[in-house]
Amino acid sequence: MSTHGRPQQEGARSDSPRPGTVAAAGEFGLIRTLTRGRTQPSTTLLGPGDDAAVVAASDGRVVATTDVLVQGVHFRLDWSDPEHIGRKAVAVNLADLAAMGAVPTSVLVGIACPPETETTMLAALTDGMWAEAERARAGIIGGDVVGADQLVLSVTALGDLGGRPPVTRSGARPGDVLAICGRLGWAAAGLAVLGRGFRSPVGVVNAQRYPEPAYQAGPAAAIAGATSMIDVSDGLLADLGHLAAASEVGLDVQTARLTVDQRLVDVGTALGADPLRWVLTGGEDHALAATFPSYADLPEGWVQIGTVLLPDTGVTVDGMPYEGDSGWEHWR
Ligand SMILES: Nc1ncnc2c1ncn2[C@@H]1O[C@H](COP(=O)(O)OP(=O)(O)OP(=O)(O)O)[C@@H](O)[C@H]1O
Ligand SMILES: Cc1ncc(C[n+]2csc(CCOP(=O)(O)O)c2C)c(N)n1
Ligand SMILES: [Mg+2]
Ligand SMILES: [Mg+2]
Ligand SMILES: [Mg+2]
Repeated sequence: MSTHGRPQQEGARSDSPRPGTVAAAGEFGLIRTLTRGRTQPSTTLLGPGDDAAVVAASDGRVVATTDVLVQGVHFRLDWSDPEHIGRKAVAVNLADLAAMGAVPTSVLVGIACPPETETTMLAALTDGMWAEAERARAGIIGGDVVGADQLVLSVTALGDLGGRPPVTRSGARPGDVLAICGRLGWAAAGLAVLGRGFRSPVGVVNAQRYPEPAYQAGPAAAIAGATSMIDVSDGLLADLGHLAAASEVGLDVQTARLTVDQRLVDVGTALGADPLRWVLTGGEDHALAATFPSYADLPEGWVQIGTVLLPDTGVTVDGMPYEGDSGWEHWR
């Protein structure tokens, strides 16, 4: 029987990290260290731990989220046009709003860059940011520009819940249906192609350059009664792991329900890679994953990929634990 095993992540360190460093803590251990033991003001309706926070103002609520993108880590200037990078930086944030069931309203953009950076490059990048924001009927309302050794983009997005409660990571219940909306594995396939020096097939390469999240699918899922939701940034299994932990449930993914597009199969064959591994553990497509009560009708574009199980079984694939990395983790 297959264990869906995967080799060690490319570039992964074989030596163990020095104790006390972020590499030793791990990305999520670090976040725990930085967030625990803090008392939030009463205006914080939902604090750290989800795709976005919810804050109260005396005349309403705002959903807020932020993500940082670093040259060489999240994008390369020789792999992407500036417009692509701008689109990606905004899209990854708007996907977090959608994963709460919110509609984007506004974007704030921090840009750090070296002195030799071409102004025209940043103008083109900003065109991409505006194009992506406008796709979601949002605008760029402010930001900051500072000097740095490499290009760093810090984007904050604000959204509107339309009077509904946020859809958190913690509401999945045993018996719910696990579903996704959007593509999986495409950006990872594109990363493999670009990493080997190729620029085609353009479908997967463009998927790595910028995601095209179905923003309206988040609010639609909320209206349809979604019990929990997350966007897939690090990898399906990794992000479902956050949802399972927050909800204290098991999640079983049935691979027969997953689409492995023929284009991914072809790229996998050409590169000697397993396309199912891209689908299960590749990040950056920003599909939405959500759970729905079994009696709910799934909104348009959503497809069942598994089921929610009784507590504490973690994430399984066809009923078995997954061997190998479940997705991207910084410093691993
Ligand atoms: N330095 C920090 N201080 C407070 N909260 C943080 C910090 N870094 C991350 N968080 C919070 O930790 C949670 C998990 O962050 P994470 O970045 O994994 O989520 P995400 O943005 O949905 O995923 P991704 O960054 O992969 O797109 C979020 O609620 C985030 O706001
Ligand atoms: C040059 C280059 N090298 C590697 C990758 C792959 N990558 C980087 S960050 C990430 C997960 C999401 O990031 P975050 O968790 O910060 O949102 C992935 C899959 C890339 N896109 N570009
Ligand atoms: Mg997210
Ligand atoms: Mg983040
Ligand atoms: Mg991440």
